[in-house]
Amino acid sequence: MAAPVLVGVSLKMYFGHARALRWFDAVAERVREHPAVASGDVAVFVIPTFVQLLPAVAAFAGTRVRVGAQDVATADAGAYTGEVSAVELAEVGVGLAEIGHAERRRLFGETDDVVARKAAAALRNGLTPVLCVGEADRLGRDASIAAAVDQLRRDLDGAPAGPVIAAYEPVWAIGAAEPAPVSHTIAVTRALREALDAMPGREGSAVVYGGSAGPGLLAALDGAVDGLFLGRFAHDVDALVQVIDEAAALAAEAVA
Ligand SMILES: O=C[C@H](O)COP(=O)(O)O
Repeated sequence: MAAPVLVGVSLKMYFGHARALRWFDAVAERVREHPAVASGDVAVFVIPTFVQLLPAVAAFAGTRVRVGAQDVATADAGAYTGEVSAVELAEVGVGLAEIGHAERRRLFGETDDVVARKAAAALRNGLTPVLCVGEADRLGRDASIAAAVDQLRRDLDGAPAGPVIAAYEPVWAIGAAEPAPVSHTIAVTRALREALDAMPGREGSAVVYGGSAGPGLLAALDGAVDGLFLGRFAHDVDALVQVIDEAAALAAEAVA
């Protein structure tokens, strides 16, 4: 079977608790009946706040939707007030840990060294890192490739073997009106894919795009990425289902 087309959503801190629960139920109902999700051709993951994780795991039980955390501690246990370990996340059924998002790097001072230690913590505990990389400013194609690939290498330095989901998120395209231009995304994600392919122990990894992604983009990228990582444009469940339908069409093309 071909690798699934990935459709991930981070809810960041947009929703309160009640709204998040309603969104989980609405999404669970739609994906439960979706043949491409049920067959595994499209792999959906949802990354809510920490407080929303347990209800999310419960809401998506019986579906193939995986739940991820928006961050993870570098350590597995101990005196780390405010942190949540990969050990505990795995214990409660969380499957992925988002690491190194631009907002955490910018607002909370996360360095590549911290990101690498978080990636290591996720991998040694069986969580798939959703590792966010991308250039901070609008750069030319070659400079963007160099920035994203160097960041990927630094962020996986010393991390145990295991597949990762590299999310190419050019910082200038996050929270914007439009995603990065398709040709730019194709060039940088191709370079990230080549870099991952050259790393020992990273078989099964994927490269997705995030940054104002929404309906229409996956079709425009036409198989150049392994999927999308959505933010605001997945708040509307119909829009999310539209993206899942596009992912299903791509998955069907890939096997045809
Ligand atoms: O985690 C998701 C990305 O940062 C994209 O967010 P956005 O689509 O709202 O720009």
